[in-house]
Amino acid sequence: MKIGFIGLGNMAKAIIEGLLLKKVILPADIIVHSAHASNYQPYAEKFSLKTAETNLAVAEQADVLILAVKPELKEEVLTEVKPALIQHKVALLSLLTGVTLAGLTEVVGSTFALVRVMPNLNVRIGVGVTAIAGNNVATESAMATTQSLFEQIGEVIRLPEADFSTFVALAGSAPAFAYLFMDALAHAGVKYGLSKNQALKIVSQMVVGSAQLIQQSGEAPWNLIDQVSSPGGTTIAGVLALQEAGFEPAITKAVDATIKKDLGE
Ligand SMILES: NC(=O)C1=CN([C@@H]2O[C@H](COP(=O)(O)OP(=O)(O)OC[C@H]3O[C@@H](n4cnc5c(N)ncnc54)[C@H](OP(=O)(O)O)[C@@H]3O)[C@@H](O)[C@H]2O)C=CC1
Ligand SMILES: O=C(O)[C@@H]1CCC=N1
Repeated sequence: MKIGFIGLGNMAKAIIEGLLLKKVILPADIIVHSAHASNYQPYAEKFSLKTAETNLAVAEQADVLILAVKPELKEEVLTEVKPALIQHKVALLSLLTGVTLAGLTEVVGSTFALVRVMPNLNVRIGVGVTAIAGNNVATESAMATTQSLFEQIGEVIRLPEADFSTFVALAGSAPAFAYLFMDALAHAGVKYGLSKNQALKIVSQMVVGSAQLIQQSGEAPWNLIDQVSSPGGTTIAGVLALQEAGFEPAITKAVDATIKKDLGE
């Protein structure tokens, strides 16, 4: 199976590196093109990928075509690759936030299988979480191909398209929120004399362990919070200070803002 990437930014690179890490695909079966040869050529050389000189040339060679440009380029690149979609059967996967299947259909027409795919950066090391939704032309085979591809680099959830904006906030964009939390915690550790590296190592392992405990125990976070919070102890002092500072409303605001942006409001 040949996978073509249109656009080779942070997300395309994360997917490629995840797939290569998991040895799911041979480098020679990945074809890339982006706006600047000075970006895609050295990257392709580094990972022994194939390059194409145009987006159309990528599409002509691909069995699965991944659109990985900024949403505003939807029209330009889809118009360019449409002849290849007409020419041969390509599964078209779009990573574009805020661009619905209907919005994609407006450009390419309603006869092609389209799958919306919303991954997150953590696919780079095989632990992403990706939502997928297909249009009504997307066969079960196209959905299964997409699902098994992204399952190699994390969890996959088939989600109604109406929930994609929420998913973007909770998974697509949220790694940035998690990194921000971790950096803030580590920064506070620096305030009390730890080196930043030492603090980040402690914090990141704490977050990994906390996430795994939720997943493996099936316990609700509040139940675990109670287990960490000794009566009159350190944790409850910290938890209450976080609440007083508006921790939960701040998170909700971040989600509201992300959804609003995704919906183009
Ligand atoms: N980053 C993330 O965590 C996530 C991103 N997404 C979605 O993925 C898509 C890509 O995001 P991201 O990788 O972060 O974006 P980047 O800005 O990192 O990359 C955009 C890429 O598009 C390329 N490009 C620009 N114009 C063209 C063109 N005309 N033809 C071909 N390629 C072009 C750029 O080329 P060059 O580098 O050569 O200039 C660049 O490689 C977006 O739609 C985003 O919404 C979805 C989920 C998570
Ligand atoms: O910030 C963005 O728009 C993209 C989509 C989700 C994560 N990054």
